[in-house]
Amino acid sequence: MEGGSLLSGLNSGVVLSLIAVLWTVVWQNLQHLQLQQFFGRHLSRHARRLAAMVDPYLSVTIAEYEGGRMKRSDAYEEVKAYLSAACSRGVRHLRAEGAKDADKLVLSMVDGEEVADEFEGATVWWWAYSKSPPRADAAAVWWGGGGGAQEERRFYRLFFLERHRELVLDTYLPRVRQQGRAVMVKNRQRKLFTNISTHQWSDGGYMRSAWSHVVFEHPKTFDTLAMDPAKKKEIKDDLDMFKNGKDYYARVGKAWKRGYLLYGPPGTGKSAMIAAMANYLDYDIYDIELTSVHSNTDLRKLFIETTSKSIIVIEDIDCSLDLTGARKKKKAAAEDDKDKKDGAAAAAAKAAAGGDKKDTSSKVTLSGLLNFIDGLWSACGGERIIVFTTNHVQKLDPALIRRGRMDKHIEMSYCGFEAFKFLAKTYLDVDAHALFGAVGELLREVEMTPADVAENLTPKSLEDNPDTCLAALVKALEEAKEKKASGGNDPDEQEDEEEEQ
Ligand SMILES: Nc1ncnc2c1ncn2[C@@H]1O[C@H](COP(=O)(O)OP(=O)(O)OP(=O)(O)O)[C@@H](O)[C@H]1O
Ligand SMILES: [Mg+2]
Repeated sequence: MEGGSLLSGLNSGVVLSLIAVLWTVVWQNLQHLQLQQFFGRHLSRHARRLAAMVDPYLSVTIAEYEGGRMKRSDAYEEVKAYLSAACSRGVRHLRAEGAKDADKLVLSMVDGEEVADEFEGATVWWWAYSKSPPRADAAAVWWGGGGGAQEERRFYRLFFLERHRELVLDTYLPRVRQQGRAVMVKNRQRKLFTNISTHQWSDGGYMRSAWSHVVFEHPKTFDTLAMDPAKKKEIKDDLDMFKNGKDYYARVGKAWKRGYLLYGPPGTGKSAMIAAMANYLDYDIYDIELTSVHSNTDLRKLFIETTSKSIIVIEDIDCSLDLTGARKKKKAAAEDDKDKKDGAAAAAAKAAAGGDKKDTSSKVTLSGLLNFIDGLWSACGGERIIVFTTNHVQKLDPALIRRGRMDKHIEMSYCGFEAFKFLAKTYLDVDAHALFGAVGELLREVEMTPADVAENLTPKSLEDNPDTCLAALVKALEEAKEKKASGGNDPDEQEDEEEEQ
């Protein structure tokens, strides 16, 4: 048989296989010779594609979003974090984000880049890419609607040789996730989120997010929060139990979440307590401004986009939600097209809850809020604390604050002597002083918030010292006492009276 006919008789697949095998050998040697840096990047991709035609390579794809587009995939984030170290060496086009350490950056690949990784003698390749969703799909992608932006779908694809199948699937990938999580913890900047929807630049494309955030840097800790030491310890113990309670919650079949109700007059440290809790637990904060949530459906969507290890806060719950089901009139003004759609959902939810108020706008109802707290959705992800604050606990519907929903009720009260001593130590660094006795007496007679006490103890000029600050506090307390004796109205009570009229 002649050479030509011999060649033509060969199966083209065999030829390709030979090329692929040859290339693999050459490629792995090139790597050792460090020549990859010069021309390996592009050649490797083409070679792998060529080789893929006869399938000596396998691939695993990890998508950024799981479950439709509702939840960001943990695996994707972990791979991204894991690759950040490898990226800085082998990738040409990188993206950088701020890290916990102010001088450092966290690097990741932009779409289209790829990087090689070595594991127990095997070489694998990671490729970052994105795809636009099909048109019809795109329309449905972002609940929240509007914007019309077609968000791209992002992926990492891992290529490896078939003979490394077990090694990669059973050992390498779990290790990637584990190390990725460790990198994430190391680089994690805590965030304070608020429900203003934004388009954010993420991984080479604009993504719509229901939340915007800033880095959370509040300095308040339990060490600087004045309150009864026994009460403080009880709260810290409760938080510890929660944080370490994964197995317990699984065993008793409860969603891993806990509700806190903080109540008390203005300036008694409710917001400060939330910051201290977040710092203590090392959690993010999601601060929901309920008056700008259009409907129950939107509330649920906000919840789904929260991550675990977070505190979800609704401040002044009594002002945000009329517990009969209708929102405060002043908040019911602006509506848009989307609201109409969501309003229908809210109306349905209200009807289901037996609401009989006129449907004035899209709204969050009490039943919507209850579902948000303890519905099925609240179980997704776990490890979340929900905190409500209020100045008027008596106005809240018992259904909202019953145990199981708001598991722990914490009263934040006026400054007592113990709290005062704590503040004096924190602000003035004094443990004892001749004026302590007078302050103690006065605090028994007049109610002053820790915020006011703290303000009086704050030095206002360079001449101020513990003597002047404590004297200022005594003066302020005496004035308050005189005012009380002359029948001065408590602004809080006055407000209540006005509302009742
Ligand atoms: N118990 C406290 N210990 C230390 N600082 C306090 C305490 N209570 C209040 N403060 C200080 O007073 C200021 C106001 O407190 P904060 O905003 O937490 O009050 P609040 O109870 O949330 O009030 P509001 O009901 O008006 O929201 C903060 O700067 C806070 O640091
Ligand atoms: Mg507050």
